This record gives sequence, C-alpha cells and structure tokens, in this order.
Amino acid sequence: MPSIEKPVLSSSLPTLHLDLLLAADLNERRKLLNACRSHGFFYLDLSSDLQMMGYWEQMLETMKDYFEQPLEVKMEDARGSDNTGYEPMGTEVGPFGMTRDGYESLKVSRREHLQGHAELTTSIRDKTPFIFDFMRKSHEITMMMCERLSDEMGLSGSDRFESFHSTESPTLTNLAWLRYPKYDSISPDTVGHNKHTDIGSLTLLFAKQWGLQILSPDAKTWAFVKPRPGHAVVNVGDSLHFPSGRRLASVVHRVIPVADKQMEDRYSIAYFLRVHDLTPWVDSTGKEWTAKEWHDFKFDAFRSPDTKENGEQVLTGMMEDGDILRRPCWGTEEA
Ligand SMILES: O=C(O)CCC(=O)C(=O)O
Ligand SMILES: [Fe+2]
Repeated sequence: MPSIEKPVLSSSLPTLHLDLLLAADLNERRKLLNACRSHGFFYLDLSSDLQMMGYWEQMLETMKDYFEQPLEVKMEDARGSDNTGYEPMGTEVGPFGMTRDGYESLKVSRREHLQGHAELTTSIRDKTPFIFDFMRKSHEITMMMCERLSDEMGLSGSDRFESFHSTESPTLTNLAWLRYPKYDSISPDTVGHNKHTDIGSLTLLFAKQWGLQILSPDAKTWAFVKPRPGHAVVNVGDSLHFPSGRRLASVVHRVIPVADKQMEDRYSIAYFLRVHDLTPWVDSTGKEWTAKEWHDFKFDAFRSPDTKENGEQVLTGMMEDGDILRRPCWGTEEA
C-alpha cells in the first residue's frame, strides 16, 4: 500500500443552506457564486429537507444490499457504459503509480429516469421508483443552483446555465453509487479514485465517510474534505468551468483510503448533472469542444491517461500541474 500523507483538513470550504437557496435569499445567492468562484467546492446543509435526509439513509441501505451481491450477479448489470450500469473495480487508472482504481459503481442515467424504466436486471430492479425519486430531488436541487448562479451572474436567455440542460437534447446526467472497500481488505494494486475534475456541470455528493481530497487552493496541497452530518458536498465541473469563461472553478479531487478511518467499506452517492451533448466551449488552450466530445475523450483518459495526447491535462481539466493547483483566472473578481 502506498504511504498516505498526513491528512490536512479542508476547514475553509463555504457552507450553503438549501432552504435559503430555495427561498432565493439574495445573500445566499451571492455566497453561492463566491463559493463556485473561489473554491469550486462547498458544503450544502440539507437538514431543512427531512425528506432528502431520509432518502439519503434509505439509499445507503439499498446500495449496501446491492453491492453485497456476488460479482457475477452485479456483472449482469454491466453494460460497458460510462453513464449507466455496473462497473467493477479496476476499470480506470488509480491514484498511485501502477495502480488501478479501487471502487465499484452502479449508475442510473437520467435518460432511463425520463423514460420511466431503468435497465436493471438484478434484485435492485424493484427499487427503481425510489431511485427515480432520489434522482428527481437531486435534479431539482442542482438545477435550482444553476438558476441562482445564472441570476447572480446576470445571465439571460440561452446564456443561462439551465438552458444548457434542456431536455430537448440528450444529456449524460446520471446518479452513481460508489463503494470503496475498507482499508484492511484493499489489494495494493486497486486503490481509491484517481485525481480528476468532474466532467459535468454540478455534482451533488452524499458521503458520510472520509476519503475525499481536493487540491486545495488555500493549502496548495491535497486536503481532506471533512464529512459533516446532514451536509452534502457540491462541486463545479468542467461543463460550468469552461462555458462560464473559466470564472467558475472546477477543482481537482480524488479519493484515497484513510488508514485509521476507513475501517468499514466507504459508500458515496453522486448525482452528476451534465449539460446537453452539443453544448460548445473552448478549453484553456483555445481548442473547441462539444460537451459530448469532452466527455468521451475524458473517459478514455480515465482508463489510460498515458496513451492519450494531453490525457493527464484533460483528466484534471487543465487545472493542475504536477499536483500543484494552477492558479486559474477565477477567484479574483468580485461578485
Ligand atoms: O466517492 C467520492 O466521494 C467522490 C467520487 C468522485 O469524485 C467522482 O465519482 O467523480
Ligand atoms: Fe469527481
């Protein structure tokens, strides 16, 4: 097992409140934009939404039951897709030299949600209505934040972030369950989740256990994001970073096992809100992309960054250079 540096906690992440954002509180809206500009990551206090808090608990139980099944049963849900179905451990490159990733996942796409039918074949199939409820709520929350950001940035018409997510065109939005095995049972060659920025627009992450690290602009080093009860973690992805003219920060993060803290399997739930496939943008080198091209190129890089021209850079959204955060142009402007 590679040695893991002493944890540095990220205590400086801003905290936003779901109820205040829903009420379109002007101060909270300003805080949201500042958080997306300066840190790209923030805590979202969900404690005002008892239904969501209940869903989170229930989802954890459901996903534990799912992952406990034998590998060959879970493989019945494998579809060789990056947005739907089961993926075993080791599909992608891991965080340390010569390692593969150390997590398994199950994804349900928004396309399945909108069609009202998930292509699940195993025991989990009868949980589909609950999974769809969770996705609906996660979608409402993330889209509401897109609205608040657009308002605060004074965007109108087709420049507003909501319009990038229109249901008329396909998107690769999905809900993912992730399981990282407990520290004791990790094999040295499949570990954690490699450094990356998220492909989509906003990620709503439900994780009660340690392991998530960000490349902190404050500490200029890897910092653990401390799990906080009743709080989700939200982060900006590349599909808001580039289309916002890089004013919103898509920050590099990863997951690594924590020796004295990961005594149990680690479970996280991520809602990956993504823009529609044809959304155009220009990257930091001036190259033009559509969201779908970026997505496909980046997923290839997840699997083998060394074999792709600029794979490393695509992986980290061109935000990082040798584990040092490249100071982007965000964070300096006033809201
Ligand atoms: O499992 C986690 O806490 C984070 C996962 C993640 O960063 C991702 O899947 O993009
Ligand atoms: Fe991520």
